[in-house]
Amino acid sequence: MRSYPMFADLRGKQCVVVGGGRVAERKVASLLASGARVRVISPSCTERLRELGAHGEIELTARSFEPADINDALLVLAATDDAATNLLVSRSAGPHQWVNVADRPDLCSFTVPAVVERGALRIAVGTEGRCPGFARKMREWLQGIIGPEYGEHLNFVAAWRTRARTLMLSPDSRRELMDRLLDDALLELTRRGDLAARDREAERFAAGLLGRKEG
Ligand SMILES: C[C@@]1(CC(=O)O)C2=NC(=C\c3[nH]c(c(CCC(=O)O)c3CC(=O)O)Cc3[nH]c(c(CC(=O)O)c3CCC(=O)O)/C=C3\N/C(=C\2)[C@@H](CCC(=O)O)[C@]3(C)CC(=O)O)/[C@H]1CCC(=O)O
Ligand SMILES: NC(=O)c1ccc[n+]([C@@H]2O[C@H](COP(=O)([O-])OP(=O)(O)OC[C@H]3O[C@@H](n4cnc5c(N)ncnc54)[C@H](O)[C@@H]3O)[C@@H](O)[C@H]2O)c1
Repeated sequence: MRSYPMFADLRGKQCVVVGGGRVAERKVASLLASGARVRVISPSCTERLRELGAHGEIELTARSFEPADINDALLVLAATDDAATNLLVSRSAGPHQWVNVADRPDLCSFTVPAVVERGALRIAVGTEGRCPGFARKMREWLQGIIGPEYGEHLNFVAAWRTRARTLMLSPDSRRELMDRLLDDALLELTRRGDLAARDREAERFAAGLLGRKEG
């Protein structure tokens, strides 16, 4: 197996999490953050999941799993502490549903990576289920070296990317501009919070490219 890495748009998509413990809570939190519709099936659940249910942020069904619970689901996540239930959940899923089983990587058609988020920047780490603790270790290491400036700098470069299109720069000039904006020197200005100097430098460089186009 060689997994296919992808970032999915789950807004409005029905997801079902079976189980209401610590692992289920973690998965529910990331599904909600992605805008998914979440149903939780579990006879008992954590305080946090109860709160989410009470506020209508998730649909909470307080009983044991039944196969019909996942009929309308795109993603199905089994996170109970009962191996037989987790197996039943995975067997109940059809060929067009994506399944994650917290204690059986071999039954997963998708696994959940460890993630570092800096604004819109996402760094996801997976080990194809071989060692989740290793994924966590990598996440912690990345968190130490990828500071908040990366999210900020992404916003800055992305805004310039849009603007470069309206400036009618040639593809070569656009690439040059991107290389310059992505250079460590500008990232360092973002990190230091010297946004005025950074923006001036970007304007100056873009003006140079435009001048070259005209001349
Ligand atoms: C990334 C992360 C996302 C998340 O779950 O949110 C995640 N596990 C995390 C942490 C973690 N999980 C476990 C430990 C304890 C140490 C250890 O056992 O190593 C730790 C470390 C900790 O908690 O610090 C135990 C564990 N996990 C799985 C098994 C079953 C097995 O391996 O057989 C067992 C044994 C259970 C038992 O005791 O029986 C299986 C899976 N866990 C996965 C993802 C998928 C594979 C991802 C990959 O490696 O590619 C997969 C296949 C299914 C799934 O998607 O859930 C999250 C990182 C959160 C973070 O960022 O810190
Ligand atoms: N993938 C991961 O990241 C990871 C990490 C640690 C542990 N695990 C494994 O995940 C599983 C869950 O761990 P946890 O710490 O959240 O356990 P937990 O004991 O905190 O929670 C288990 C939950 O499963 C529910 N449950 C039990 N039988 C059920 C049924 N028939 N239908 C619906 N819900 C049912 C219980 O009500 C409870 O809410 C365990 O098998 C554990 O080994 C996975």
